[in-house]
Amino acid sequence: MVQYVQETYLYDPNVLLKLDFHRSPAKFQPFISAANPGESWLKVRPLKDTDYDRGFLQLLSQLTEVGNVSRTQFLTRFSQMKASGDYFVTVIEDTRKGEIIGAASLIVERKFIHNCSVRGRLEDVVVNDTYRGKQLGKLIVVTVSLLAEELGCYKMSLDCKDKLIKFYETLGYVLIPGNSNSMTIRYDEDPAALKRNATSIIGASSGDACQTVSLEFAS
Ligand SMILES: CC(=O)SCCNC(=O)CCNC(=O)[C@H](O)C(C)(C)COP(=O)(O)OP(=O)(O)OC[C@H]1O[C@@H](n2cnc3c(N)ncnc32)[C@H](O)[C@@H]1OP(=O)(O)O
Repeated sequence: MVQYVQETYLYDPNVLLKLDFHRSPAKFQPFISAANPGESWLKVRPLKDTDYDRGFLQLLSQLTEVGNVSRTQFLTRFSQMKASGDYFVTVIEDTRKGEIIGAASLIVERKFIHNCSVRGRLEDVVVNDTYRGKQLGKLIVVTVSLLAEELGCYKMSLDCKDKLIKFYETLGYVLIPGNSNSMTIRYDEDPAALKRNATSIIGASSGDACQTVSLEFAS
């Protein structure tokens, strides 16, 4: 482990302590929250610049391909996200091991519509496979969802595979009739694949079909 003189949070960690988990429709048994995640060795906090050495990227590789990201690349991206002020990458650390075991990102998108309002997008949700089934997925998603509301977002949405719709529905997200299609065009594949993929994948019979679910906040 590299020794750091000072660690930097991506955003102010104090904002997580005031989130009211009773506002979420999620059922926690036993009740847990970002401030009190149920075990003294669990910590819910913003990403830190030192998390390169706590297995953050290895955790993300359980979600999708990460690639060979160097420390410099990680720190550059961290600085860009922090400077923008719109990225709220949030993690769960097992402090016994100094390891990141859960993560979710809230990205705040600035709009002209709705009186120059902001909306949230939930991305890159993952829990380490040896820690799944212990409410940590719910904990990290509810944390960033409440954070979106706290930051003034008028809604939050996400794209997910069909099999996860039920999971997100228990956390308050809904499929909006006639308006929940997820469409994609990829630029990282060969041209033939690009043509095939530039289409809605709703209705595909594969379990990889993707839909958009949204969480509306009362104004
Ligand atoms: C917007 C996005 O990023 S979508 C991508 C989501 N991430 C992934 O698919 C990565 C791989 N999967 C994971 O990391 C995890 O399985 C997660 C994050 C989906 C869930 O994490 P967990 O810690 O296991 O969730 P948690 O213990 O809080 O489970 C909550 C509930 O969802 C259910 N659930 C969890 N994972 C799944 C799943 N893959 N499919 C269906 N149901 C699920 C659980 O059974 C549980 O139900 P219960 O409350 O009735 O018992």
